[in-house]
Amino acid sequence: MTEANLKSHISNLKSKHVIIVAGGSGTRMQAAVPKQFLLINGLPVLMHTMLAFHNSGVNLDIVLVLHPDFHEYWHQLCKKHSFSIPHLLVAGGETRFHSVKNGLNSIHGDEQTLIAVHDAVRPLTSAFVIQTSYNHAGEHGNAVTAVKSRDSVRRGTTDKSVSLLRDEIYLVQTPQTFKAGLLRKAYEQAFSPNFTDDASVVEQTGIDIQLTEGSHENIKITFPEDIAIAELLLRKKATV
Ligand SMILES: Nc1ccn([C@@H]2O[C@H](COP(=O)(O)OP(=O)(O)OP(=O)(O)O)[C@@H](O)[C@H]2O)c(=O)n1
Ligand SMILES: C[C@](O)(CO)[C@H](O)COP(=O)(O)O
Repeated sequence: MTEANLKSHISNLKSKHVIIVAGGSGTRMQAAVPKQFLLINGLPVLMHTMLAFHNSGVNLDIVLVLHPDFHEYWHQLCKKHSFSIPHLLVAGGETRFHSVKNGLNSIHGDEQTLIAVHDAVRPLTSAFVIQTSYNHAGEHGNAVTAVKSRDSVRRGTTDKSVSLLRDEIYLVQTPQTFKAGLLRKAYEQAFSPNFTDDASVVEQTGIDIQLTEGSHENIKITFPEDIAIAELLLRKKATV
């Protein structure tokens, strides 16, 4: 066994979980139901996301975080779509931070357990991105999926701005995967509005964030046009 294979084998021995956060209300989408329930190619966004993890080749347990008002609706959707991927359903919180925290409290593994956090509204995440995230977190303690900016970037205001070195700009996605010990410690902190993702919570405890390769196709469904884009990308994926 090569050193790389051995490392990967060891990280395979750790128990693995994913917290899929679906507790948001989708205000920017302005749809009749939260965007995680909108259909892409006939199936709710959230089901595509859960299928991506279930079929990723990683043996993992799924925790689904949903606002309590939508638990019954979710059960009905599962029946309607004959959706039977095993998962634990947990109540969502006031913000993404609180939803992740609720999901985290439902996982009882030891400190080495690997926990990925993933947006329910990123249904196009590839098996490669998911596997890379768990493997890297197993070796280095954390792995935050990101892509390099394709556009030039400036910082400032419309009147005064400076160009930034594009090669040093990363756009952050999910999954973001951590050893349970350090994720739990991070989520003991008081909430701050600056916590826009899990990396920003964990880095406050002094941990260096590790970036791993994401994909420009791993989009987050946020605005109405994203549904049409996701449909196209999913069709493309199905034909590859
Ligand atoms: N209280 C919250 C808020 C957000 N999320 C989840 O965090 C992810 C990323 O959030 P975002 O795209 O901002 O979703 P919403 O908060 O639903 O959208 P908006 O900001 O437009 O209202 C989504 O999967 C969302 O469901 C969550 O679990 N609990
Ligand atoms: C977690 C995230 O998807 C990483 O890009 C992002 O920070 C969520 O941001 P939002 O403002 O809640 O959409």
